Amino acid sequence: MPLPKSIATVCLSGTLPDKLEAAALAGFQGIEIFENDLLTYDGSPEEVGRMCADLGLAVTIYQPFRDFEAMPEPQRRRNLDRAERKFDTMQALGTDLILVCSNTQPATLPEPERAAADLREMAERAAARGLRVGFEALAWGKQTSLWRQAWDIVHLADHPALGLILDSFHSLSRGDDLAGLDAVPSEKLFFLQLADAPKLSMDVLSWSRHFRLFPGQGELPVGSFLRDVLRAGYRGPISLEIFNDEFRAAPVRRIARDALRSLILLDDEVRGAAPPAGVPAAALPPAAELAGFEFLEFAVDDPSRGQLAGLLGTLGFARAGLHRSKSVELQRQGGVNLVLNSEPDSAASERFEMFGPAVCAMALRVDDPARALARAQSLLSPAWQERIGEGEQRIPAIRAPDGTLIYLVRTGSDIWSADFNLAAPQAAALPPLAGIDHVVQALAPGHLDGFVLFWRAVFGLQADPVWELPDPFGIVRSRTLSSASRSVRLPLNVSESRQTTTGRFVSAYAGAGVHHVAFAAPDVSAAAAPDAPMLDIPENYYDDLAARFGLGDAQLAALQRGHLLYDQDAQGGSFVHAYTHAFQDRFFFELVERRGGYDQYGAPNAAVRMAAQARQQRKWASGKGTSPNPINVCGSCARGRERRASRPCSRSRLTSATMQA
Ligand SMILES: O=C(O)c1ccc(O)c(O)c1
Ligand SMILES: [Mg+2]
Repeated sequence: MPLPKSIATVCLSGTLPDKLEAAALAGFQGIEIFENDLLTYDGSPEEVGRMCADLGLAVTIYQPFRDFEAMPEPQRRRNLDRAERKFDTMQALGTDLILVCSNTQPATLPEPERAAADLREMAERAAARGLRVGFEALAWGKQTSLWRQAWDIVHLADHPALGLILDSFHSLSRGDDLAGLDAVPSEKLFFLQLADAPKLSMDVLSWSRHFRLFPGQGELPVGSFLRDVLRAGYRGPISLEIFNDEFRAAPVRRIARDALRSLILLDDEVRGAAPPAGVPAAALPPAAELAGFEFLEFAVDDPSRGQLAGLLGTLGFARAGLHRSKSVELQRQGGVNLVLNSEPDSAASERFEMFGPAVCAMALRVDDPARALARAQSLLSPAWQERIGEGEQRIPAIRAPDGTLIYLVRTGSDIWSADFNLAAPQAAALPPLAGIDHVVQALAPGHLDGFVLFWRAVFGLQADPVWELPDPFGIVRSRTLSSASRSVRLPLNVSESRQTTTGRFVSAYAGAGVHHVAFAAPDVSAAAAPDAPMLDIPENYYDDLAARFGLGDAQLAALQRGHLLYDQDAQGGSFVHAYTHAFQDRFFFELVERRGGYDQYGAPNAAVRMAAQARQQRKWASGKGTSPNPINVCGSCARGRERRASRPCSRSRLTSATMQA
C-alpha cells in the first residue's frame, strides 16, 4: 500500500475551489487547509468541508496557528480564546488536527515549562471536542526552532491530544537530522510535512517562504528524512507544504500533477532498496537503463526540410532512407539518426504549423520499453499513441511536459528497415560522429522544476545544481540532467529575459523545446566541412584561453582556425567544441569532443557563445551578412508564424530580419 498523500493548499494557485479540485484531480487523498486560503474565501468552513468531502479529499490538517505558546498575559488568555474559535472552524471543516507553529514573537518567554503548560491547556480544550494539536518547530522560531526542542515541550506537556509535527524543510535547512527520533513514541508523531529546496545561502525565513520545492526538485535529503520518520513508526499521511513563488503563479493542475508525481517518486525511493521494517517494498517498475538517443525528429515543411538537410550536409550527414509511405526522411552521420518529417496531418505537421521548424520527438534507447512505459504511466505520464499507417510498427511513446514525443526504443533493435527504404551506405565525406552527446532544451520561465522532476522520476536521470550563464541580454539559468552512464545528457536552460538566446527561442517557439543538439565528434577540428556555417568566436577569447590554460601557440592557432572553444576540468580532462549558426534563428548544432573523462559542458564558454549568437543575430537583423538559412522574423514579436514572408505577422509589422539566401 502506498502511503496516503496530502498537499497544503498554499502550494497551489487560484481560488480555494480551484486548489481543491486540482488536488483531487491529480489524485491526492488529503488536503491541508492553509488558513489564509480559508480567510480569503467567501464560502463558509462547512461549505469548504463539504467540497472536500465531495471531491474525496480528507482535510488532514488546519494550519497554521501562530504565536501561541509562552506568551505573557493578557496575550496568553487571548490566545486560548482564539484557539477555541479555530476549533469551531476545524469542526466545520471536518478535521481533527491543528498545526501550532512555534512562536516567533520577541515577547515569547524563554521558558519551555510555560510553553508546555500552554500547549497542554490548548490540548485539553481540543480533546474536549475530540480534536488534537500538533506542535511544529519553525526554523526561525524565537525560542523553539529545532524539532528536539519542540519534542521536549510536547513531552513535558504530556497530553494525549498533543503531539509533534515534523517538517523536512525546518530541519534540513538548518543542517539538522532526525537522530533521536526513535526515542519518540510513534503515537506522538502526529503529522509529517515534506518540502525540498535548492541549497541557497540566505536567511531561512525568506528561503522557506519563496524557494521551497517538491521533493526530487531540490538538493535536500528529503528521502532519508522520510525514511527516518517511517523507521520511527510514523504511518500517517505524507503531506507537501511548498511555498514557492513560481508554483503560486503557475497553472494549478500542472503544479498539482507535479506535486503528486514527486510524492509517488519519493514514496518509491524510500521503500526501494531497504524499506523500513513493516513498510511494504516499492512497487514502481525500475527506471529504464538508457543507452543514448536512437533518433531526434524534426518537424519541417518541404522547403525547410531541404534547407535543414543542407545544413546537416555540412556536418557530414547524408540521406540514409525515405519512409515507405510518408513524407519523412532519415538523415544519418555515423551513430546519429535525425528524422526530418514533413508529412501533412501528423503530430509533426501540427507542431510545424504552430512553431515552425522544431524538434517534435526524441527516441531514447531503453533496455525494456514496456517497463519504461509502465513506470512513466505510474508517474502520471500517460502513453501516447501516435497515428500510424497500415503495416507500420508502433513504438511505445510518452510526451514530455512540453508535448515533445519521447519514443522508447529497445536498445539494439532495428526500427528502420520496416518503415524506411534504406539507401546503400555511402562513403562518408567526414569522419563519422559517435552519437548525440547532449540535447539542450530551452524552457519558458517557471518550467524548470517541473521538467527536472519529470526526467528524474520517469527516467531516473540525476540533476546537477543550477548554473548561471551570462547572456549579453540577461541571465540564463541552466541545470543539467544526465543518466548514470552519461549516455543521455539533457541540459535545461531557462531565462526571464526575452532577449537572451534562450528567451528569444522560447518566445518564438511559444513554449519549451530543443534549442540545440550536440554531436559527439572523435575529432572536432575535422568534423565540419569548410562551408559549414560555424559561429565566429572573437580573438579576445583566444587571448584569454592562452592566459588561463597556458596552451601553446600551435594549439591556439588550431582552435582559432576551427572556430573552436576549449575548456579543462580540474582532473586534466578537456573539452573542445564548436557551434553552427542557428537554423532559421531557432535551433543550432554543436560539435563536441571530450578528452580524458571531461564530464561537463563547457559552461565557461557559454557566455562567449551567446554573445557571438547575439552579434550574429544583430548582423542579420540589420541586413549585414548573409544568413545561411533564409527566414523572415518579425522584429517585434519574433513569433514562429513569421517564418513565411508571404504570411504577415498578425501582431506587428513584418520585417525581413535576415537576408534571403
Ligand atoms: O512560513 C510559515 O509561517 C510557516 C507556517 C506553517 C508551516 O507549517 C510552515 O512550515 C511554515
Ligand atoms: Mg510546515
